[in-house]
Formats: sequence, C-alpha cells, structure tokens
Amino acid sequence: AWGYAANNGPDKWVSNFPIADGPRQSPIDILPGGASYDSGLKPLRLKYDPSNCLEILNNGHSFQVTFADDSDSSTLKEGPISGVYRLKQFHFHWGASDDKGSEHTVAGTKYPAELHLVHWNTKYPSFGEAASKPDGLAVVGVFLKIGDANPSLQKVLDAFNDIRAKGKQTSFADFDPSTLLPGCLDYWTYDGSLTTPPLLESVTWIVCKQPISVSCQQMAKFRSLLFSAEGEPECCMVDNYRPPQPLKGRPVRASFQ
Ligand SMILES: NS(=O)(=O)c1ccc(NC(=O)NCCO)cc1
Ligand SMILES: [Zn+2]
Repeated sequence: AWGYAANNGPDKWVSNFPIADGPRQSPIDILPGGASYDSGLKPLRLKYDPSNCLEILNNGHSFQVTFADDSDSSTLKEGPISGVYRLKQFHFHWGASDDKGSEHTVAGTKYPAELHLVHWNTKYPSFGEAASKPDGLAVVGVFLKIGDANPSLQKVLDAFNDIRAKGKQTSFADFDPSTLLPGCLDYWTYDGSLTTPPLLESVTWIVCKQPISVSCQQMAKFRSLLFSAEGEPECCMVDNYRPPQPLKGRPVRASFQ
C-alpha cells in the first residue's frame, strides 16, 4: 500500500495512480509574484457547528477529525467557489523537523506543518461522488509556523494518547474548527488535486496567506503518532507530505493585493 517511505512514497505513487503525472496535481510552490489579484474573488464564508464534530482517528498516513456531513450546518461558501460545500474532515501534514512538513510552499519556503479542511460540493450526493468531479471538493489549507503554543490545537493534541497507532479512533466532540483559522483570511486559489492517492483532480485549493502558530512542544506531539498499527514495529508518523508538483500553466489567483 502507498505511504511516505522510500519504497512506497510520493515518487512511487505513479505506478498505481498514473494521474500522479496529471495536469492539475497538488501541492504546488506558490509564487506570490506569479499570482494575479482577482477583485472578483469573494471573502471566504465559513460556518462550522461544533456539534457536528464526531471523532478523531489515526488512518495510518495522518490523523483526521471527522464531521457529520448529513446537513448544511458546517459549510464553506463564496470565496472562489459557487454553491455550498460541506465540511467532511480536517487533518494535517508535518515533518520530522521544523524545517519541513507543509505540502504547499511559498516561494520555496516550507512550513513545519499544514492544516487541510476538506469540503465537498452538495450539488453531488456524497463526498465519494464529489471526489470524482472537477468541482467536487474544496480544501482550505492553513500553514503552521513555530511560535506561541496554540490553545485550540492543544485540544486536538490532547486526544492523541488514544490514537497513537494506525487504525485507532476515539470520540471527539464539540470542537469548532474555525478556532484553527488565522485572523486574516486572505488566500491564494488554484485548481488542483488530492495530495494523497487516489490523487483525484477534483479540488479547488484555497490556501491562506497567514499562518497560525504552533509551539515546538506541540510539533513534538504530532511526531509521537505512529504510521504503524499495534503489534507492528513502531514507525513514527513524520514527513507525511507530498512535495510540490509542476504547475503546468495553471493560473494562481490572489484574493488580496
Ligand atoms: N491532503 S488532501 O488533498 O486534503 C486529501 C483530502 C481527502 C482525501 N481523501 C479522503 O478524504 N477520503 C475519504 C475518507 O476520508 C485525501 C487527500
Ligand atoms: Zn491533506
């Protein structure tokens, strides 16, 4: 199965997922000078209901917090998208050290981690259906930068003891993911893909310019998770990021000047 090791990592994915070499793959290196300001882009309209928060799980390549998506109570609207997209889950990507870990980069700068809030277009009946459509998904990406400890993030990290190994999950209730958003919601946007297999080219990417803070100690907690399941040799969950992919002529728009 795919992973992030030398034998099954990003350079190997193309053999089982040929779309890895497709025209709209993610992540990318964002060049601020190469982005064009689009005054037609609206502010992001995010409305999340903490009661939709269900559980936190270690899926063997990241951990994710899953939301009830059977109603329009946790949604993304406006921004570069049309219609209503429902929050399905959020998860992170991070490095073995603070000098790497994000998937998107900004003029070559890597951040120690990146948050992804995954939404699907309600014009389709389900996430699974939407994931195969060119306008099916919208993922909001937020960079994490080393600084003060992040109290909102700490609530997520405090659940880690129950999900240390692959396949472990535990209930996780009443969490408001908007507390993980930066104060300024200026963003870059471009058409891309899932950054893990099946690498489907169905994502409108919305990457916030302003990072949120994470402390060194909190980053160490991310690195305490395992790629491996209970009873398997322990393998630390680190460097679970895909490197930037070719832009192939795609426009990158900025919501700010
Ligand atoms: N890193 S990413 O591009 O935001 C991403 C989001 C969802 C998925 N897949 C997914 O959500 N599958 C359904 C089970 O959660 C894979 C990659
Ligand atoms: Zn992701």
